[in-house]
Amino acid sequence: MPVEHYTSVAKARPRLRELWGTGRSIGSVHTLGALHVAHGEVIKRAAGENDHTIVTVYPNKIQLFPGSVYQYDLEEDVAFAEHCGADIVISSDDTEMYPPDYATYVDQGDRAHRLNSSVFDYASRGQVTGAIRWISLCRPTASYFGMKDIEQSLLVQRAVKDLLIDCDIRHVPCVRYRDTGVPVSSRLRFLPLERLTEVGAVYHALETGRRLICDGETNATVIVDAVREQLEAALTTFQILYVTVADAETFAPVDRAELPFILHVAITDGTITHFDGLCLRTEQELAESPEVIWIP
Ligand SMILES: Nc1ncnc2c1ncn2[C@@H]1O[C@H](COP(=O)(O)OP(=O)(O)OP(=O)(O)O)[C@@H](O)[C@H]1O
Ligand SMILES: CC(C)(CO)[C@@H](O)C(=O)[O-]
Ligand code: BAL
Repeated sequence: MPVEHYTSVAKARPRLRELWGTGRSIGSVHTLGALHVAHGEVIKRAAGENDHTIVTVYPNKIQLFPGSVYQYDLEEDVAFAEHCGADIVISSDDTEMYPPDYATYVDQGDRAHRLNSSVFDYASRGQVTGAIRWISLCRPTASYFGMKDIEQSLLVQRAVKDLLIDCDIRHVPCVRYRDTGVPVSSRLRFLPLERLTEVGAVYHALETGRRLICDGETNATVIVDAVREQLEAALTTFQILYVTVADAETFAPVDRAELPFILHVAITDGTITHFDGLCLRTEQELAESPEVIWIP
């Protein structure tokens, strides 16, 4: 069956009602567009675990830099989603998603202003509000979120639980390029290889931090300093915004690295801001590093 593409929420609704009536399982993947190989992995996982797979494509303006334009080709995205196993794609635009009387946002207190949102204050609130709206629309059995975006994946899980939404949030491992360690990301797609290699230094420094902790160091200041030192030596065109050891639930900085916690880094070149992190929840993740889907 060819993919069904609904170009608005309004057009998708009748089909969604029909789908719920069948009682078959639905997996959903929500995206900003400009789909790449990592989205492909997330979509394949949803398609492998469900009878139907819905992909949404909409560059959610409340999580993006105000006034910026997210470059994507909708027709290419629809074809790629289909290729990866989606049977329904829903797209929308600012006019439909944010009419002038739009008023509702997910509020998760201080935790939504930490990690990436300590740099872009609106990011987590926008990401979580965006994700919850799509989940509310699609009512999937399970919705899939990548661990590239640690804070979003954990905050969406928190919101779904707190708002009593009947949906299983499934975390998909971060998809990284094997040669550099860089997570596949729409925002990095135009970077030449030498700058991608520089960005990859973040992952290698995070791994240094993890190994230090694994060897018994728990003092967060010592860990942050070690990660910082390695990064400073490797960065030439980017600067460090922060290196932090944070609680895995509240994202507040901690004095001691005790499971579960997040080791998180942000760097910027003034135009591109890159976040990367390790969410360490178990002894196994601490010992072996969180699972990665490696792209050759
Ligand atoms: N490298 C990746 N590994 C795992 N999941 C990913 C990866 N890239 C994107 N995803 C997941 O795909 C979903 C949609 O992400 P999104 O459309 O924002 O792509 P993106 O590449 O993260 O964009 P951007 O680079 O602008 O942040 C999210 O759940 C996100 O975590
Ligand atoms: C889930 C999402 C589509 C919500 O706008 C976005 O945050 C994203 O693509 O990660
Ligand atoms: N998937 C990350 C959301 C963002 O780029 O805003």
